[in-house]
Amino acid sequence: MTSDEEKFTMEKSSCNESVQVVVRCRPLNEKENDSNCTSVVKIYPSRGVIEVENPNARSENEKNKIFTYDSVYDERSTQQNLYDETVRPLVASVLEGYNGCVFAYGQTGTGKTFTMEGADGDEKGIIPRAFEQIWAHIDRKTGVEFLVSVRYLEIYMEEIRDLLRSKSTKPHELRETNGQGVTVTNLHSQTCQSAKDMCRAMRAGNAIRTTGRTNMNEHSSRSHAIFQIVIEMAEERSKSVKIGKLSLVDLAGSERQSKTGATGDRFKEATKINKSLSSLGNVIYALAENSSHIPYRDSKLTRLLQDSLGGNSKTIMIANVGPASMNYEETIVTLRYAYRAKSIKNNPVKNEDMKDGKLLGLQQEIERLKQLIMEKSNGDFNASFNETDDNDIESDEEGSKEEKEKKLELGKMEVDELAKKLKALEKQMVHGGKNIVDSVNENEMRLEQQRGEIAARKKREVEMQQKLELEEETCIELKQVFASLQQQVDFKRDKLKRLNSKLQSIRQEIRDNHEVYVKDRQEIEEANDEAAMHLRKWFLIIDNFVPSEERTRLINLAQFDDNIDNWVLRKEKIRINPADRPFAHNYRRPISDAALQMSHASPKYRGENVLDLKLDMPLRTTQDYTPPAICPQIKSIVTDVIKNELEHGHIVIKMPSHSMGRNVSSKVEQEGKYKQATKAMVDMHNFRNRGASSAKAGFQ
Ligand SMILES: Nc1ncnc2c1ncn2[C@@H]1O[C@H](COP(=O)(O)OP(=O)(O)OP(=O)(O)O)[C@@H](O)[C@H]1O
Repeated sequence: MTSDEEKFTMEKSSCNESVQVVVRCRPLNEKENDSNCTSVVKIYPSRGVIEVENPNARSENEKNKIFTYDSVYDERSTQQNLYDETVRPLVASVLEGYNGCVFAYGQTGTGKTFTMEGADGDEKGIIPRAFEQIWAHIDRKTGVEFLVSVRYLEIYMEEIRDLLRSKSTKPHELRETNGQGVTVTNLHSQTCQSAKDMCRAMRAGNAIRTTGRTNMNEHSSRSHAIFQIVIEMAEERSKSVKIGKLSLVDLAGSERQSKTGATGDRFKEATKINKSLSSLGNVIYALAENSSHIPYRDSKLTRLLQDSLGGNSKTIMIANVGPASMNYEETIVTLRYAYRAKSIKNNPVKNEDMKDGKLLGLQQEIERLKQLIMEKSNGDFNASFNETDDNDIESDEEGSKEEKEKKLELGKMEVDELAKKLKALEKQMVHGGKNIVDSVNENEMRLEQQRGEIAARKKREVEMQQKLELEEETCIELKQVFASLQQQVDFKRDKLKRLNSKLQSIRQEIRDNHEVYVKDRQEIEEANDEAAMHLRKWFLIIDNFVPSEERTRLINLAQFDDNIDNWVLRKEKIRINPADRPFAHNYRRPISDAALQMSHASPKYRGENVLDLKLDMPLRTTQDYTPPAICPQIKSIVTDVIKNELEHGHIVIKMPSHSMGRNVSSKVEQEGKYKQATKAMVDMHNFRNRGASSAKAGFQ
């Protein structure tokens, strides 16, 4: 790194360093202009202050909200300024071996993608400008070897996708490794030899990144995208490497369904986007509050940003906002998050003296191949030379000469193969300082350095201005020399007034925060209720369909896997006591008695392992028929009747005299009934004793 460049490098430190927070406001867009929206955002770049006017203010206290950040950019700010003043120093640190992260956060349609990727020409964004800075540095740096690789991924609907190898079906999981932080498995890493290579990789990834159209943005990013650049650097003949890692993150925007008009898939995406952004908000909040638990595990996004927020990276958060009055609430929410992020402390550590870099392995392999090629070429040449001499002396046989030529040819082919391999490996590595004359225009380089100097000066000015304002406030009283008591009273009254208005605005802020808190709590309670209902449904199913002993077994097997952030069932070790195994009849596997018997009839049944099981019969629910009991008097009459029938061949039924009614009509009626009942009983008797003579019934 040149001494000029070093000037702009962030101060080297292994101690705490705050996350740098920058706010950028885009111009009013066509739609907002058409709907007569006014701009409610005022930016003061020289002081790092942004003032937002509440369009629905009911009182003076509610009217304006003021926030201070490391730097602020208004709608006239250029991509070049933002990069030079904010990102250039961070990339310079990465080239020294630090981890760096830039992430753009904000409501949908506020210019995150514009800031990170930008458009062609002067409007190119942070990512392509970082490519240029990295390669300009490599081109200038002599005596150093570099291995530069890129990775590009998106988190869509809480799933990780590789944007450089979209067809890969291998699963991408998050793994926490010592020293490397959280990494993604099976992610393709592409080595690059120039800024153009990197641009190609970025464009290829952007082409398949998930975007969609909403009411708020024609090309809305529906996923969080992370472009990662890993730069390994080694001085010549050094046995260790420095590794700088730069993560450039374009987050999906937060959105309200009522404004974006998201339905169907767009709505599902929006729900996931808002959920992961709310996890990010919670992480920022917990870090700002110095909480003992930081909920990184709540989403994939927060796990991947773990190093950047509260970890060992230098981090810049760019909060993008829109100026329109209709987006006042969203703008305030973004500014509050950004304000909280200001108090996050990171602990950047230089990754130097690394012994496990890919570059070292590559250098060793190149050395080995060079050695091998040298040995092979010398060995083959000498061998063929010696053999030729011997042959001259001993014999001149044609056959052996041909053989030698063949051997020579084979040796040459082997060397060619090794040379090809060597070339491919060497191609992956870049020697610094090689292209200084061809690719870097001297004037442009100087211009770039001057821009950097101006940017650094401007940044210092803002810092000084902020410090001055703070000190002015506290020192003004000390500086004041009061001529009279009245003057002192007036001054104190003014101060009281100022403090009172400050108090009011703080109270208002507390009220606003409380409102947001109540809203958040409501949302959490709703989500909680929904989750509880869901859980109750599963309990119902489990209680009714999973036997209790099976439940206990599964509970014992369940364990939480940190790597995939989910519960898994451990594999059960089943130990079979050999004595419990079924008797195998000396066959390879246990065979049932039925199959054994059938196989005697024909060997083709041997495979049919039929078990002879006893049927489990259902309980009997019917009874045998028992005839109803017959009254003894009727029974004797029936017996008489049957006896008569057997003796005389017909039935005679006589009414017993004691059962006759008194008057004539009832007598006739009773007689009829009696005869009917007796006949029915005789019929029944005959029916039961089928085969008995079927006598004709006659009545007397
Ligand atoms: N600073 C700016 N100057 C000019 N135009 C801008 C600026 N910022 C954003 N825009 C324009 O605003 C529109 C939306 O921007 P962009 O797509 O970058 O928003 P976003 O925040 O990435 O949205 P989403 O979260 O939906 O992906 C684009 O047409 C972009 O060109």
